[in-house]
Amino acid sequence: QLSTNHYANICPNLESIVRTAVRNKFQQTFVTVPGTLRLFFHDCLVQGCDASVMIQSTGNNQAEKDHPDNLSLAGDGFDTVIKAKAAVDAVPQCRNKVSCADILALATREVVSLAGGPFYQVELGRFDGLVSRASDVNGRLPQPNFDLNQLNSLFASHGLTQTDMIALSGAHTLGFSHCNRFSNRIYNFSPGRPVDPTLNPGYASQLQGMCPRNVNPLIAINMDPTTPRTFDNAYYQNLQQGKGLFTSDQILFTDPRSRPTVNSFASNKNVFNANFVTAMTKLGRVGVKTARNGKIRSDCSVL
Ligand code: HEM
Ligand SMILES: [Ca+2]
Ligand SMILES: [Ca+2]
Repeated sequence: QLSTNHYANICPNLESIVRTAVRNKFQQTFVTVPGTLRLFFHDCLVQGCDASVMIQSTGNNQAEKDHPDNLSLAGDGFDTVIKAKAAVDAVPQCRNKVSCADILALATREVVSLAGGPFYQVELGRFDGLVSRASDVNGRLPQPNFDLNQLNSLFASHGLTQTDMIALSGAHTLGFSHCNRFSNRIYNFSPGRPVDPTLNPGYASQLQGMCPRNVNPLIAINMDPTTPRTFDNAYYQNLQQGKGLFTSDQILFTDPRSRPTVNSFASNKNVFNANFVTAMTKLGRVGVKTARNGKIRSDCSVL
C-alpha cells in the first residue's frame, strides 16, 4: 500500500534530496519540466507506475521507450530521474532503497511546482517493474486524433474518470509538439475542407506558418500558445477560443459532455489545480507493484 511517509525511516531526507536534484536540472534546461511530466504519464499507462518506461533496449529485448509512441519522450525527462536517483544513492542510508518509480513520481511533483503549478503530497512505496516490452505499448497510449469516447474509455480502463482525464490533459499547458501530430487539422482535415472547423482561423494560419507542408520533422512548437512555460489553466481558456492543438484537446470543449468541466477549469484556477492533484494522485496508483512482483533497481535503465 502506498503512503506519503513510506520512506520516513528508510530515507528521511528523500524529498529534499530529489527536490535539490530536480532544481539543479531545471536550472540547466526548462525541458526537464514537460519531459518529466510526460514521462510519468507514459510510464503509468503501460504496466503501471513502475519505471518500465525507463528501461533501455538490449540485444534480445525491445523496451517500451523504443516504441514509436515513446520516441518523442524528451531525453531530459529520463535524465532528471537518473540525476535524482544518483543524488539519492549518494546518501549511504538511502542507497538502493528508493524505487525509480517513486523518484519519478517525486520528480514530477517538483517540476509541476517549479513551473507554477500546485504542490501536493506524493504517495510512495512503488516497486520497479521486472519487464519492459515495446509490444506492451501498443494501444495503451492516447492518440492526438482521439475523440471523447476513445479518451474516456482509455482513461476509464485505469480507473480515471472523465473529469480526471480533462484535468490531466491540462498538462498540455506546457511543452512541445512536433508538427506531424496535428498537420491533418491544418492541411487535410476532410475532402473539400482542409482546415478543422473547430480550430480558431487565426490560430490555424499561425500553425500553418510554423509548420509548413514538408516541414523539418524535428521542428516542435509550443502546445500552449499563450503561457508555454507556466503550469496554469490557460490551456482551458485556449480551448474556449478554438486554440486546442490536438483533436483530443479541442474535443474536450467541442463535445457538450465535457465542455462544462472545461469552462469550470478555465474560469477558476484553484478548481483546476485541485482536480489536477486528485487526478495525478489516482494516476500514481495505477498498476503499482509490490515486493512480490517488483524490485528496487540500482540502475533505473537496466532490469
Ligand atoms: C489525453 C490524451 C493525451 C494525448 C492524446 C496526448 C498526446 C500528446 C502528444 C501527441 C504530444 C506531442 C509529442 C511530440 O510530438 O513531441 C504530447 C506532449 C505532451 N504531453 Fe500529452 N497527451 C495526452 C495526455 C497527457 C497527459 C495526461 C499528460 C500528463 C499528465 C501529458 C503530458 C504531456 C506533456 C508535458 C507534453 C510535452 C512534452 C515535451 O514538451 O517534451 N499528456 N502529448
Ligand atoms: Ca510503467
Ligand atoms: Ca501554460
